[in-house]
Amino acid sequence: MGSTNGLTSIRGKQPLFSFGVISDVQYADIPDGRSFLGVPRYYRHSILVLQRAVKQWNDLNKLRFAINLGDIVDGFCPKDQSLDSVKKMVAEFEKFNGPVYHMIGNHCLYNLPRSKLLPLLKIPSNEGCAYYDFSPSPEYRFVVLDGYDVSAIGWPHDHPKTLQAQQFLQEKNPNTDKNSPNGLDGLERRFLMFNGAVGKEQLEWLAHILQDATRLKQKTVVCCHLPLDPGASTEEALLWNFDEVMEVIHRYDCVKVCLAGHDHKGGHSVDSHGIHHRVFEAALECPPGTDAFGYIDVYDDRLSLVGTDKMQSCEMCFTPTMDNGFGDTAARY
Ligand SMILES: Nc1ccn([C@@H]2O[C@H](COP(=O)(O)O)[C@@H](O)[C@H]2O)c(=O)n1
Ligand SMILES: O=P(O)(O)OC[C@H](O)CO
Repeated sequence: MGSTNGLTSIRGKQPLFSFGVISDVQYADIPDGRSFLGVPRYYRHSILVLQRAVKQWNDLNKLRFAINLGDIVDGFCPKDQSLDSVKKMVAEFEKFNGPVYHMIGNHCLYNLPRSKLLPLLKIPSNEGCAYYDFSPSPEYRFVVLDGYDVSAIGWPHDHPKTLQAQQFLQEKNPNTDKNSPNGLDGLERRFLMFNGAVGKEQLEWLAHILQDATRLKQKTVVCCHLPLDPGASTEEALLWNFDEVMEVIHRYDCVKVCLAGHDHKGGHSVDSHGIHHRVFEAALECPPGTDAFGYIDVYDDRLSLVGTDKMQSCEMCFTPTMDNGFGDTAARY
């Protein structure tokens, strides 16, 4: 007799497609260390986490692609090893039997200029910017944002975007060390040099893509190294203009999930429009023998993250859009 249990029938449904996820590998051939706040960081072990991720993804034999949410190498990587280290990590990702979509993080930019990074990571360049979109199935659109479009790191010292970012930080952060949030309150604590913003042209591009996705009835997943919702992240890790980006996203009904890295402990929230925000746990902060990676099964009505070890599994069920009575809900891990 067929099952009448709703849950069983949901579980029995085949995903439209599946993809692998990992974030903040931050590899460097240097001894273990700690974050500014004292969290242990395992720079040499992180490549093993990536290797185990790729093995799992290949063994599953069903993943259509994988996404790296950024920070492939760490800023402490000796600079004469930066190029080789990025190439070494890209080679590990290329052992995956499918395309890998990368995005840049602050640690990538501490190591190499955009002109070198983007070709290595096979990121399509738009005047040096690293935003792009792809559609792995007719039902879905993925948007990858460049959160360091306006940034004090990564562009040449005299580039207009460097100057714009430096002026912005000067206005918003009174500290001499612009990576210090001392004295900043609440959401102001994001105005740090290791973060950045999505610029005007990218915002216009985003609106255009979301309009197109809406026309094509494509559910959309937005990916950015920097988190876009305060419910899923510490204030210090947020995109400078997360509010402007979310204002654009909230104009359309197509975006269902936003994925991010950067805030290493991870988090999950559902915003006032029912959009899920999932920040992934960092591969870098896995003690030897432990892991943080996963894969996502994509359905027409939800994304289901199956995490390994420190990456927590979670169901991201879509809700009816607008006026759904959804209050913000959040869980910081
Ligand atoms: N609460 C904090 C966090 C960071 N900083 C500064 O940022 C630098 C990078 O931090 P990591 O956690 O990635 O090591 C750090 O060296 C500090 O300058 C801070 O001031 N306060
Ligand atoms: O990846 P990092 O070293 O820039 O650290 C980012 C912080 O975790 C953000 O709060």
